[in-house]
Amino acid sequence: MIRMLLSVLGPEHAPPVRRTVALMTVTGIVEGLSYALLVPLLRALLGSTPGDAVPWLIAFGAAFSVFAILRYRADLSGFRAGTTLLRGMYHRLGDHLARLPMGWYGGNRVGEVSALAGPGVLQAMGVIAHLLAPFVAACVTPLTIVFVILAFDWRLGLAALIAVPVVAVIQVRTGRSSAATDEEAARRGTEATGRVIEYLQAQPVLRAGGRAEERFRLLDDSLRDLQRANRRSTLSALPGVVGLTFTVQALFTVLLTLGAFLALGGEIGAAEVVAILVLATRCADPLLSLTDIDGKLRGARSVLVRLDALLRTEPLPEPPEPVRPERHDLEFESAAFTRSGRAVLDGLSLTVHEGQKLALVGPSGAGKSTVLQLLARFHDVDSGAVRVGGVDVRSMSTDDLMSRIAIVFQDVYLFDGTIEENVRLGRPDADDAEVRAAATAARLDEVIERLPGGWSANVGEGGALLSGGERQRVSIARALLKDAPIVLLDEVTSALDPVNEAAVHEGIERLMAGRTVVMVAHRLRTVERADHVVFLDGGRIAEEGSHGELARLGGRYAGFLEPQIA
Ligand SMILES: Nc1ncnc2c1ncn2[C@@H]1O[C@H](COP(=O)(O)OP(=O)(O)OP(=O)(O)O)[C@@H](O)[C@H]1O
Repeated sequence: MIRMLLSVLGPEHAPPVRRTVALMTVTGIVEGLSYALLVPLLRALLGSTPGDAVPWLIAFGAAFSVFAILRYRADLSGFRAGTTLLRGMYHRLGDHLARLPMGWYGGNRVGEVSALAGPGVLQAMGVIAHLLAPFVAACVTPLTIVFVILAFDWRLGLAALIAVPVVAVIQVRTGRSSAATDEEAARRGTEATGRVIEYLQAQPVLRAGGRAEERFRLLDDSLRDLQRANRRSTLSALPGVVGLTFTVQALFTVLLTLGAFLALGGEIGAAEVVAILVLATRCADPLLSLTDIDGKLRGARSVLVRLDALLRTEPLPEPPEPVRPERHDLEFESAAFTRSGRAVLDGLSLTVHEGQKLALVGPSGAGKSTVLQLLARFHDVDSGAVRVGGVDVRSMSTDDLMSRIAIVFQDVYLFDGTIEENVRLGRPDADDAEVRAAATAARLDEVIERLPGGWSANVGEGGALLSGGERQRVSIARALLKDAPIVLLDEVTSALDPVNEAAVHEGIERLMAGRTVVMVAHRLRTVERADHVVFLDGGRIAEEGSHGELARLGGRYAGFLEPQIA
């Protein structure tokens, strides 16, 4: 468990964890040894001169004080190590998620990462802060007590020692038999989180379509599955709980019977038997708590396994010696890219000269957005190459590549903050004048004037307080501020009102000026602005040329845009 924790966190966290475990082990031993003093103490108390018990009482008090101080320090150390690890884990996870290819984000990732990064990390890191001390105490203290009993009487000690492998076997077997059900419970937990997020995010769509109840049923089913999985997980641990309780009871009975037998034979005194039985009861509590701690440890372990798998997901490889291109022409050479076993791009070759505008046109699913994603290296091609200024994007550092590209997506995400903060994301070190100039060029100034609070107006989560067109203007202002030589545009297809549409087009016009542009185009007005048009279908170029040439050709492109041309 500790090894897994350290493999997830990185070896630099090993020293404080080892120190904490060592301190907890010493604390457990001291606790066991302090109980050892009960034997002479009880022997004196129950003997003919109870006054002899005073020095033992003092020694017991002193030993227990040392234990209390050590316990305090061990708990503090565990808590400190836990909070440090928590911070380290968040940093590691954050850094790793930022390096994962954009292509990784999809499917059920939001639910999976939310469950892992929120309660999952807290649960896994709580091992050091809250579970390690009771776990070490539950193992070390009874073991020390067994050796103490062994030192007082080898026969009673031997009887107690037999319980050690029995407890170990029960623990290991329970762990093994619960592994599959724990895993299932964790998987169901992730699914349920995903369903909750989906249900909340999709409320407007569900209500508009009158499907809220139907999707709630899916969420309800998922929560019921989770409940069943948790029940199975609890039931699979039940034989371990019963086995451990039975072992502890049996140990006590054996010690009592054997002690009575030895005392009747006059081999040990009645006081010693009572003292050893008291020691045995001191073993019972920590041993019985093992089942509860074990359940929690297993839960944390399953989170650690999933964190480990996430952290092992390979980011796209960075070149050891990155190359910086001198130009900004773009090229696809026989690029092939597969998704879910299906060819999305099939040997695509095309060139965009520096300062030129390429429009990608084609039916839905043709691979247009994928071309933009491969240029920004959200994924790597399976074969062939994608080049910027003659340099393969895989030979450029991600930071360098991203600094040369400004992207305006169809779906604009704004962070919950002011308009100014959202525009500044384009270039965080820009001065106020530059931010305002970019906003004016994107015709965002009109929006800002209208909003109460102006520049400082809050846009709400995801930009919910702005209209679609206004969000687009913020995104164009961001791209203008970035002032990157390459612009990738995924054209807005949703209907904008005439004022917003004119403003967005004006902003885009300014953004494209003098830059190398690749745009996914759906509208005649946009393709007319392009120097070159590529009509994609099924990941291949079906036709290419200027808008005029393709329109005259009367082929697929002309047919596709015909309603608009008409
Ligand atoms: N995350 C994904 N996993 C698997 N397949 C995907 C994924 N995203 C897209 N695809 C598939 O890749 C193909 C190309 O998608 P792409 O988004 O590039 O098409 P497009 O031409 O931009 O379509 P549209 O105009 O509708 O946006 C589609 O068939 C799509 O189903």
